[in-house]
Amino acid sequence: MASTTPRAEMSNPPPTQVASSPLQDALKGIQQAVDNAKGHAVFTCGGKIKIGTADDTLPTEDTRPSQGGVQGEAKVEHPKDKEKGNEQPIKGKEDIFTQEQTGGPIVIRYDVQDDLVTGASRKVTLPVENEADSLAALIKCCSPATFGHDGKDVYDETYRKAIKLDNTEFCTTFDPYSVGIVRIIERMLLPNVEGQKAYKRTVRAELYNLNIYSGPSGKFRPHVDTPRSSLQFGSLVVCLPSQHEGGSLAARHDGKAVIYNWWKRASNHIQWAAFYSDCEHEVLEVSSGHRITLTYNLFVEMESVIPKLLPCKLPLHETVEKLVKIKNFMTKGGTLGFYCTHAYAHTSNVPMSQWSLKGIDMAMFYVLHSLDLKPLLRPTLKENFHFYDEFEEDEEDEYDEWESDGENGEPLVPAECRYLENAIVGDELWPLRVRENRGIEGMTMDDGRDWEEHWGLSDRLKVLWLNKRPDNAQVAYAYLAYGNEPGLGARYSNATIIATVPPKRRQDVCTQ
Ligand SMILES: O=C(O)CCC(=O)C(=O)O
Ligand SMILES: [Fe+2]
Repeated sequence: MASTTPRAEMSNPPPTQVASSPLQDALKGIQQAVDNAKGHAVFTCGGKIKIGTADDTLPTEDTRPSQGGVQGEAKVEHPKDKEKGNEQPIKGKEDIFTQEQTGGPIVIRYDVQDDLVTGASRKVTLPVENEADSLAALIKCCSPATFGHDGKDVYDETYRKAIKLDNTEFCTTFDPYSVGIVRIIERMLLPNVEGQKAYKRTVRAELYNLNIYSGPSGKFRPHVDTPRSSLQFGSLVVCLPSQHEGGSLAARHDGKAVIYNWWKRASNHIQWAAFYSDCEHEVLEVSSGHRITLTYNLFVEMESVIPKLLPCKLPLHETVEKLVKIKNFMTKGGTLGFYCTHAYAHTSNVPMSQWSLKGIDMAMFYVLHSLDLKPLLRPTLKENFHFYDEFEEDEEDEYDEWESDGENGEPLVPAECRYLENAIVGDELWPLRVRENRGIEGMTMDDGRDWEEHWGLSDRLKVLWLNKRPDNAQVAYAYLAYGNEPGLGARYSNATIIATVPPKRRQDVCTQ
């Protein structure tokens, strides 16, 4: 007779009821998190730079820069597509970075091999004007591209069909640093960690080769690059502007692939991709044209982090704060001015920026900023003539307080203060202005309003200058002047920092 014994049931509990230990749970959680993270992990990033003027690439719906978005020409392939032998990439999710900007043509100078004269070089500018001639000459100077196999350099066209120049045989005006590529790689592939105080990881890109994959049948089958040192973490491939078809670059990692279809924009774009060293990659067959790439080895470097400058800790901060905190100082508000002590090309076509300020000028800018006095960079004309008497008479009252409201009745700003002026401060930084028919030599200011209009000035300011005008003014306004003889007249301006003291005094808070 069959009987069931509760004891027997107890000795064989169903597997689902096995109690897992906290250690096992924790490890399982970690494994799950790693698996999830893999799905999102970035292993490659890329971008493109249009050859042309900035106006050519005003942002449009499809060309705006985006972080973490796949934009058309680079697509993510999912593992199942590869398993099915389906090489057609499908539009995937956000794991690459695209960059959109403009740049000029690229010049390459290379050694001429078959010349009797040693040291001769030729140059080619990409995109090429006359493809047949200029590329033929370059191609003639390249040698077959080998690859490393079993510790040897081998040439095998079934595996790699390309020609190349070593980095000792050419130089180029293309610089991955100045166009921001290295910075993007740093952020995408070597991000720094919050709390990493003393050092940060930076990227060094070392030019390796110039490669030409030509149609038909130029290719490089799947391979992994050989790291040149333990600090190499990846490779950068830059596709120079040259018309071709096919030759997509596929970068693969952990069952995922990103395909860069550069040929679509090859005629007028520089396009690039970077990937980690352990990523398998492949150049698919080029069907026509010449696919010209520069390859770079990417190394990690540790850079010591220099502590940030704190404006409120600068001795200058204390002195300026002391001024603005004086009782009755500019209670109705006012303007402070500082003449930049270094020379700047502040009247050139490219406006100077606060980021280019040097030494004490930079310190003063940030001290004024930290005191919430809204510093701005402005040109201030150097006065040749005493022209503002009328102005002073009219508006003197407004400034009485500066001169008479000090402690114990003595002037707050002493009468002998030489730096109080009716300053001709430009509304913004602008390039040198030239006027063709201008007034009488020696009398340029009597109809001052007129030329002020031409220089672009809207108003004169009562400025309390914090320092003396240095001798570093630059030509700001040029005009034909008529005196005894016609001549060229010029007015000079200084780069100045103009700050606004608000009407009500505020708590001087140091926020840093
Ligand atoms: O030119 C390319 O797109 C890649 C070349 C490459 O993989 C290499 O030179 O190792
Ligand atoms: Fe490679």
